[in-house]
Amino acid sequence: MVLKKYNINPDLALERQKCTFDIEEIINIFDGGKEKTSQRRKIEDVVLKSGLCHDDVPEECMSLKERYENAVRKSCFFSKLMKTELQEITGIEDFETPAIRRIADALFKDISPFLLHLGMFVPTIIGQCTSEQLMIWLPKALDLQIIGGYAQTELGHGTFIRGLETTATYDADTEEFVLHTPTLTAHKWWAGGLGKTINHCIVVAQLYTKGVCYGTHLFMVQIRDLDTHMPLPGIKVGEIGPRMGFSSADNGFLGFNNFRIPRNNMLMKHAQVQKDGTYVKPARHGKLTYQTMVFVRVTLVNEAAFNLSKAVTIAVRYSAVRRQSEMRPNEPEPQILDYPTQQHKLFIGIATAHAFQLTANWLWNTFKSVLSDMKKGDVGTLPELHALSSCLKAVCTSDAALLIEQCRYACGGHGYMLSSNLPYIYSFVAATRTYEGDYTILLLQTARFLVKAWEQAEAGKTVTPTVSYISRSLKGEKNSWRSTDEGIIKSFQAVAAGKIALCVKSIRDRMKSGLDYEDAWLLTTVQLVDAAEAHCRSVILETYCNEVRRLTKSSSDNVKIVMHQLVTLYLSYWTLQRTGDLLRYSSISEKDIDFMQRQYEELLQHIRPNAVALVDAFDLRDEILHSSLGAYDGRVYERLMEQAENNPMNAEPVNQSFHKYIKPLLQGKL
Ligand SMILES: CC(C)(COP(=O)(O)OP(=O)(O)OC[C@H]1O[C@@H](n2cnc3c(N)ncnc32)[C@H](O)[C@@H]1OP(=O)(O)O)[C@@H](O)C(=O)NCCC(=O)NCCSC(=O)CCCCCCCCCCCCCCC(=O)O
Ligand SMILES: Cc1cc2nc3c(=O)[nH]c(=O)nc-3n(C[C@H](O)[C@H](O)[C@H](O)COP(=O)(O)OP(=O)(O)OC[C@H]3O[C@@H](n4cnc5c(N)ncnc54)[C@H](O)[C@@H]3O)c2cc1C
Repeated sequence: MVLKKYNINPDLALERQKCTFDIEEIINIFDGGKEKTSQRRKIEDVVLKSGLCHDDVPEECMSLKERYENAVRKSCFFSKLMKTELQEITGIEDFETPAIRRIADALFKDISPFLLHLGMFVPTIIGQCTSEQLMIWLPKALDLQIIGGYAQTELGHGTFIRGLETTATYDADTEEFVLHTPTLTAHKWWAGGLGKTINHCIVVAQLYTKGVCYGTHLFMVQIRDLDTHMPLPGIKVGEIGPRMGFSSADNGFLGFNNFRIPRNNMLMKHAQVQKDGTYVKPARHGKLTYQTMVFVRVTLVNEAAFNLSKAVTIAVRYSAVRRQSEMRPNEPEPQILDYPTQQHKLFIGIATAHAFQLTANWLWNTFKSVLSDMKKGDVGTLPELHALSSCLKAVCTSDAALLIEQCRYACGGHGYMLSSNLPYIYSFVAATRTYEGDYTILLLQTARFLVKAWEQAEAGKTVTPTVSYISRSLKGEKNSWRSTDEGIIKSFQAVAAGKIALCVKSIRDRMKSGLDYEDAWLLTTVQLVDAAEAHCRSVILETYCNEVRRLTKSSSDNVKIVMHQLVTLYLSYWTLQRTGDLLRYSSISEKDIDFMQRQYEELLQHIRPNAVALVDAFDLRDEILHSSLGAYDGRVYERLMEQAENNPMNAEPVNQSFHKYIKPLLQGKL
């Protein structure tokens, strides 16, 4: 749709006059510097001027098939733009994925069918191929001569990778692997782009050679003819059917009937099958084939932050424009943003988007540093990265989904309109809580690491920095509550340590009473999930505080003030959310809780004048927001009427169903 130009809504104009800080300074902080902001804006300009974002009919009014076809059209032209004009026009050679990722949302309200190509196919090639394999597939993939996806999950198994049933049996006579789907539940299920779009995919299958099963490995498989796009003989492939979101992502199913691929199509960076069928196991770590999942979990923290920032921008701008009810008799109706309960719903969304974005950047740097250790042959830092990326993916996607839904509540009935974009944002983020490792499963992975860290610390060994609080707790360090940033973080660490201690005790007690370790663990899993979540909270709180302190060192005083107000709001909010835990594991008193409650309510008042400016500082263009409620000009009612008028249902004054059914019914002739 072409966005109509309106004058700024007067309420929103007044809000912007109240701003106490330089918005551009905050934008630069989140982009990673002035230079990066300017690069991102150049990329956005190119894409927005390309005309690619235009739809004749709103996406939500198209049929599923039309939506998919439209998304393929846009994905193709967008890919071409990325390969050619973007590089030429902007002069940027090294594309920063976040900037490309952001602008991709201007093209799709829903999801690109190519998402998995850059999201998982290319990263798997980079992380799992030998250098010879890399030279064959990477240039083709980057040049889009082949388009790929990632088919791991099956109809019967997603979480339990070791339970996957697809087999890849090596035939030394022909030097080929035979891929086979032995049962109904062995069909690959869910892979994005698989249904109709991609011609290649990474397939995860149980490797058999010389009659022995060596567990799951990755294979490069061509599934469609490059010219006709017909499925190759021995391949059964299709779309899995309508879902809550991801409507244009053609998630697919895939089955193999003794389908043969060359030996060299096993991705052999870590494990190999030699020509004679001899298996060479990975030299360093058994889970290196899971690396792409770790990469995606890391990027999903960024996705959580980005999508939350979109939702809260929409809801805050809407709340500044919307007037409802009365605070006192005979006074004009206030902006709903003036209600403290509305501020309570929304300001935590702004603070959380900051917290997650800075945590995502920190996690990305941690990921890069672990990759560089691994290149040197050191896999010692991988378990901590796995534990961190697991819990952060789980908690950030889950919190973001809840807060996005809260943004929809904050917009009342209009938030329920697809044109608000809030339902789309929610359905995308809701899926991120499940895919790439379900919430509970990933927290249990972190819990494994925490219990091990506890045992190591108990044995007097040094533990990694993110769990060093365990050693302090074991030394008997008592928590004394202080309502400072550092004091609150220490208390959250005391909560995490207390919960881990209880888990360890429960497991040991259960074993003393005769259970084996597996059963003792299983019966403790409710507590283990809780302990991992508490650990994750302490990591986010600490990272957010540290990063704001570091990044605002040379900022103006007013930016320091407002960024720190949000940090304090975040700390106070979580203190009040977790009073039960803090009363149990820290020395917080009722008086301290009263103080935190008052501080929280005062902060809502302090942040109020800057609320619109703070969401403006996410620098999200209208074309990326796609929202009748959240546009920069605040012309909510005009846009709602516009989208109603553009609704194809209104193209004819009388719908044909009147003549077919209603009229006969009215006349008693049906
Ligand atoms: C971890 C599991 C739950 C269990 O696995 P196992 O049973 O094999 O392991 P164990 O429990 O026995 O553990 C053994 C041991 O290994 C450790 N471990 C486990 N995993 C890892 C790991 N990843 N790394 C390191 N170590 C690991 C574990 O801790 C144990 O250690 P100890 O013995 O020491 O305790 C596992 O089965 C699992 O992970 N399950 C989850 C399955 C999953 O995640 N599936 C994902 C399928 S793919 C998918 O869902 C894709 C979704 C869509 C993705 C979209 C991408 C979006 C990206 C956006 C940005 C892209 C930009 C694109 C731009 C544009 O175009 O727009
Ligand atoms: C939109 C979308 C896109 C996707 N894209 C892809 C893709 O491109 N490629 C791909 O391979 N996959 C993809 N997936 C699949 C996704 O990765 C899986 O759905 C996900 O990993 C969860 O696995 P599952 O569906 O088997 O859930 P299940 O494991 O069956 O989970 C169901 C419930 O059981 C619980 N549960 C399971 N095991 C345990 C346990 N051991 N302990 C305690 N509780 C347990 C879970 O917590 C959950 O509540 C996609 C999924 C979605 C929704």
